[in-house]
Formats: sequence, C-alpha cells, structure tokens
Amino acid sequence: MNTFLALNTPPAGPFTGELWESNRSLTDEIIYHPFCKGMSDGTLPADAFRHYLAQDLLYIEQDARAFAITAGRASTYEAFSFFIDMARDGLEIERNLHRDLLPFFGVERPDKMSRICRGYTTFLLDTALKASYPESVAALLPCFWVYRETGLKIRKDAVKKNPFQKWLETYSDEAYGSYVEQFIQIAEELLFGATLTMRKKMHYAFRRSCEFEKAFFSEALNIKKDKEKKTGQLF
Ligand SMILES: Cc1ncc(CN)c(N)n1
Repeated sequence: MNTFLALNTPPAGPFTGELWESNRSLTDEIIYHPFCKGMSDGTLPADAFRHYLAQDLLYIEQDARAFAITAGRASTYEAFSFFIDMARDGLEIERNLHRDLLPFFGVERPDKMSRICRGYTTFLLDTALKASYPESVAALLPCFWVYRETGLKIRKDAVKKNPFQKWLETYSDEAYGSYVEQFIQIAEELLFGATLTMRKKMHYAFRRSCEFEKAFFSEALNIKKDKEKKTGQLF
C-alpha cells in the first residue's frame, strides 16, 4: 500500500518519502496538535494565538535570513535562485498574513524571543552558517512542508466563520504550495546524491526542526498555564 496517499503534499521521490515516513508520528503530532485543531474549529484561545503570532513575527525574519545564507551556499544556480526567492517572497507571503492578523488580534512586536523561538531560530541560523548546505536545506524544509500539510489538512474540516481563516488560507494556497513542491524536489536530489553519513545528518536536522515546530505550538498553547504557575495564581 502507498502510505503517501494520505499526504496532500507528497514527497518528490523515495528519499523525501523516507524522510517523511521516518518522522511520521512526529509530523502527525504537529498536524493534529490541539493548537491546530483549535484553529480549525475556531476554539483556540485568543491568548495562545497572540503569543504564537508575536513570536512568529520574530521567527519569520530569522527564517528568511537562514534562507538567504543557504542560498549563498547552494550547489547549483537553480537552487541559489530558489532560496533567494524563498528568503524574499516566502517572507512576503507571511508578512502579508501578519499584516492582516496582527491588528485583528491586537498583537505588537514583542521585545524578546520566547525560549522555543530563540532555540529554533538559533538552530536554523547555526545550521545555515556552520553545518553543510544539505543539512541546512533539511533543517529548513519542515517549516514549509509541515505547514503546508497542516494548512491543507485542517482547512478541510475548518468551521466557516473562523477568526483563523487567513492563516488557513495562506498555508493551503497554491502560491505557497508551489514553493513547497520545488523545495521537496531540491531536498530529494540532495538526499539522492548524499553519502550515508550525510543522509543521516540531514535526517537529524529535519527531525530537530520538526521537534521545534511541535514545541512552537505547544509553547503558545501552554503560555497561560505557565504564567499562572509562575505567578502562583493557580494555588
Ligand atoms: C514557527 C513557524 N514554522 C513555520 C512557519 C511557516 N513558514 C512559520 N510561519 N512559523
């Protein structure tokens, strides 16, 4: 049986197939995360979304930098050009989303990064600067592939009058999807040409980013509980 049938954004070949499949339980935990379910059925607490959005504002800027660095290290002109586009247009797609959502949810630019946002962006930038080019590609891939898959899956079941509609539309939109497909193709070619050792490193980088993606949603959802714990309001 083809286990990728259930995927809306299928792998580009056996190597990206293996990459997704070996992280399937983790990617499922992201796609079916209570944060995402809350966006789909409209029940996500506004505070959780506000925290997420504020941190995402900082995240996408650093993510775009990591793409620009990766572009500079690309092994082909096509990949260089693609990652330059990702750094600029990818950022712009999400900036547009933020332009709509920030005033709607009354969110301002935060003074500092949360623990998970700092950890994730440091990991992406460190990988782009200090690890190999294929590892950086693998580290950056979940941020697009997992969001695309999540956006498509949760939009299907989303309630109609939904405050998170714009988020759902952005990540299920074709413009976003076409970037993701090209990105998966580049990763497939790199995995194909990689040594076993490099392939393992790429798998590690991909998994680490998936872990951060999950933690990003969990942190936002738990922020209220954490604040209450710190101020002792629960007791
Ligand atoms: C944390 C995070 N991960 C992924 C995306 C989608 N590029 C995002 N906006 N924010």
